[in-house]
Amino acid sequence: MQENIPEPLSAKNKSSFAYFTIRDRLPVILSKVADTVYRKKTFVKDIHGEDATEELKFIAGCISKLRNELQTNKPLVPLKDNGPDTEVWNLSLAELTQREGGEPKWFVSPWLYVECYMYRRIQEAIAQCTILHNLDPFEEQKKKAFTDSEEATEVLLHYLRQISEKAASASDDDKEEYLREFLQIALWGNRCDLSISASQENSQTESILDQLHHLEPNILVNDTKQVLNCLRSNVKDRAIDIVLDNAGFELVTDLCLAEVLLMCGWADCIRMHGKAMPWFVSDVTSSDFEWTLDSLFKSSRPSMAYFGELWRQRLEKKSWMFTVEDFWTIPYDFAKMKTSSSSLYERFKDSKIVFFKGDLNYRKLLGDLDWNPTTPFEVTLRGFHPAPLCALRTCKADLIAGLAAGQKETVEKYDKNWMLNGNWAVISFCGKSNQ
Ligand SMILES: O=P(O)(O)OC[C@@]1(O)O[C@H](CO)[C@@H](O)[C@@H]1O
Ligand SMILES: [Mn+2]
Repeated sequence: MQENIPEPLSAKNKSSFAYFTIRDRLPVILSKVADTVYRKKTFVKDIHGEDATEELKFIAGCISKLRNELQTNKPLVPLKDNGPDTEVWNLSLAELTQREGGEPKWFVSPWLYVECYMYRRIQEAIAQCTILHNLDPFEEQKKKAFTDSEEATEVLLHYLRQISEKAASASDDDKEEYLREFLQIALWGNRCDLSISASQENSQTESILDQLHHLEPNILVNDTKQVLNCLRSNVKDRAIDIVLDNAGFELVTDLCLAEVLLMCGWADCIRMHGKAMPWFVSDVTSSDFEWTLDSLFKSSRPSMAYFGELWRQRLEKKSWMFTVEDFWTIPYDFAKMKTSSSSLYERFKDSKIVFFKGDLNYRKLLGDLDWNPTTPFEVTLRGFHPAPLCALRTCKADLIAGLAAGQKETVEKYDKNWMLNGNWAVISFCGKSNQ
């Protein structure tokens, strides 16, 4: 058992981002959910009738009750729905109650737990409806994040199309350059997340290609070389996994990375993983994934339509796969996957490399613990290592690992908000798996 494991981030520390998030940001997100639900009243009544209007009132009532519980630091209570994950959620709450020697509370318990619990409670309200049980309160925001980024998307896909026409005859150096570029494009695509902006608009409006060069110095840990060596190794298994994060422009950048990995011959199959329910405002669900590909396919913009068609074929031919697993929306961090979702852990064992996108996945890799920033990335994984893995994360929470001595002090002189504003990032790799 690893010794000196740090404390979990929590709102107990009033100078933490956890405290600011739970006190200020999460209530704003909940208000926006209530407002979205309320605005659907007329539409829902016309389409689904009076019963559905009653369900909207029920959901709105649950959200305002949840907001009050959060703001008055009430105990977290067991879930009342009967979802496939309800049992494991209520088990985790009982475990937390035992560990803490009392009822878990919003401003006391681990930040990771209470923030995930809030999104699961939103789902609890919706799941109890019969007509509106598939409602996604973040749907409009995610779709707008995509449509507002269409210019940037067409520029990016036009570029991808140009290099894909050269890929067959590309040299190893060219391929290395393509990977370097598209790793960074997917990395910075992570700045477009609606949770950090507390649901305020957050789309990509300029060409990300123009920004790459000047953003490169802001990559605090850059393990691209190790990622390339891993991709070049001719391991027998040829699947690569991407654990997705946000819908909208970030998803487009992830699809581009998946295309580059395939066209450069580094994999035969790219397996992408999404969320089983609406999550952290902008995370990708099955309907988001399908809607995005459909929107590309139907676009009047040539490169978007081209890749919409090509990527549909990749899914039909199974050289691309998209699945959702409950594990990504239960409260356990990744060190617990081996025990709480052994089948998923086993599936990752045949992966050449697993890419984890975004800040929440990074927090779960590190257990959302208050590590010393110079702690080696591998140490923070605490045994989670089914395959070589790479985190592509823009910094939006106050934890980090793998920095050089003095690096934190240097960055914070330059930008006091460097851990939270998404302007700094890491490409963190951990090699050889510990099967
Ligand atoms: O995982 P993502 O989309 O990159 O970011 C998730 C996030 O917006 O939510 C949490 C704060 O509410 C932080 O982990 C981060 O700021
Ligand atoms: Mn997200």
